[in-house]
Amino acid sequence: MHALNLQPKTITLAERLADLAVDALIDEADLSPKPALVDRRGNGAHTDLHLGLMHASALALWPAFKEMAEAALEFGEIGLPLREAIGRIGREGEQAMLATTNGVNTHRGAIWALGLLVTAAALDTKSTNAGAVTLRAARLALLDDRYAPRPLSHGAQVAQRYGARGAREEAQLGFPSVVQRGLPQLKRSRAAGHGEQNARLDGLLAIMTDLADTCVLYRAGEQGLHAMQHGAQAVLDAGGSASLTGRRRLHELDQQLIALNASPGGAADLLAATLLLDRIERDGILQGAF
Ligand SMILES: CC(C)(COP(=O)(O)OP(=O)(O)OC[C@H]1O[C@@H](n2cnc3c(N)ncnc32)[C@H](O[C@H]2O[C@H](COP(=O)(O)OP(=O)(O)OP(=O)(O)O)[C@@H](O)[C@H]2O)[C@@H]1O)[C@@H](O)C(=O)NCCC(=O)NCCS
Ligand SMILES: Nc1ncnc2[nH]cnc12
Repeated sequence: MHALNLQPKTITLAERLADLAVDALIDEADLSPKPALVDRRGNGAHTDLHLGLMHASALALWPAFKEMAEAALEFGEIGLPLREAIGRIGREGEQAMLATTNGVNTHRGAIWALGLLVTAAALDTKSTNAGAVTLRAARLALLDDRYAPRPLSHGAQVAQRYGARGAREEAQLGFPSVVQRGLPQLKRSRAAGHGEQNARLDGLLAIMTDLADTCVLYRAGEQGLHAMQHGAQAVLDAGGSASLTGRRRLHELDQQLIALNASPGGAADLLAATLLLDRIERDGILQGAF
């Protein structure tokens, strides 16, 4: 009898996608310096969040992402049965998150966005470019889950007050903030040789220039949203995170958003979605092994 099993463990498609999703969440949390968000430097505009909690929350979501990908493989097509299955798994994922964080909302928006994307990717691994995956995710998001509770969430409250499009609409439209802003900027900054961390920061800023982030609206109203969008554009106009002037503008944006208590949590989730799609497009195991 051998003490060690030296057989290589084969990883399933669902496990691989869950790994990629959790990696994207951890990379988003670690990326620094992000304006007013939790990162390696500190807690940004938050009193109840810190980096360790973001990591623990990300890891607690692995089973939910895996189960969503498995549901996609089981149902095999976009339809109400799959939509309602991932809705149930998403709600269970939220409970796992809240149990891990002692009730703090770390990743509600991320469960929604990355959950839809993982499901959409698993539905067709031969068609994994960002446009195709987000289109399938949008078709899923447009289906009405009959079992979804409709609480008066922060997003719902600011939708009423400002008519803002929130996380639901972002997904139903095929993640325009990711496909038209975050991902192209990430690739442009990489191609310009700005370095991976700066390219990711630039991707986040590109998302922030146009997003109706319901976290910012809820905490800091239209003044906060205006500060976020214009401040992010100012960094990019100054040459982005890799340039000295861009870094100064980024520091000013951080200070300004913290003073306004305006945390762009929605933009952070969409950066994680950007990083996930980028990985799905390039992942050798995903392309080759299934
Ligand atoms: C469809 C849902 C997304 C629910 O949407 P709704 O808008 O009604 O709900 P919210 O509770 O407000 O959550 C939306 C979260 O999405 C992020 N977000 C914000 N704006 C956007 C945007 N324009 N586009 C995309 N994503 C966006 C954001 O998440 C991050 O912020 C969280 C913290 O925010 P907040 O709730 O304001 O803060 P709290 O800590 O509660 O309070 P304070 O800090 O102010 O004290 C953080 O978690 C980030 O993740 C929004 O919070 C969907 O959730 C849903 O229907 N779920 C049901 C289950 C389901 O069907 N799942 C599907 C499985 S795929
Ligand atoms: N890094 C971060 N800081 C604060 N809220 C977030 N929501 C998702 N990621 C976040």
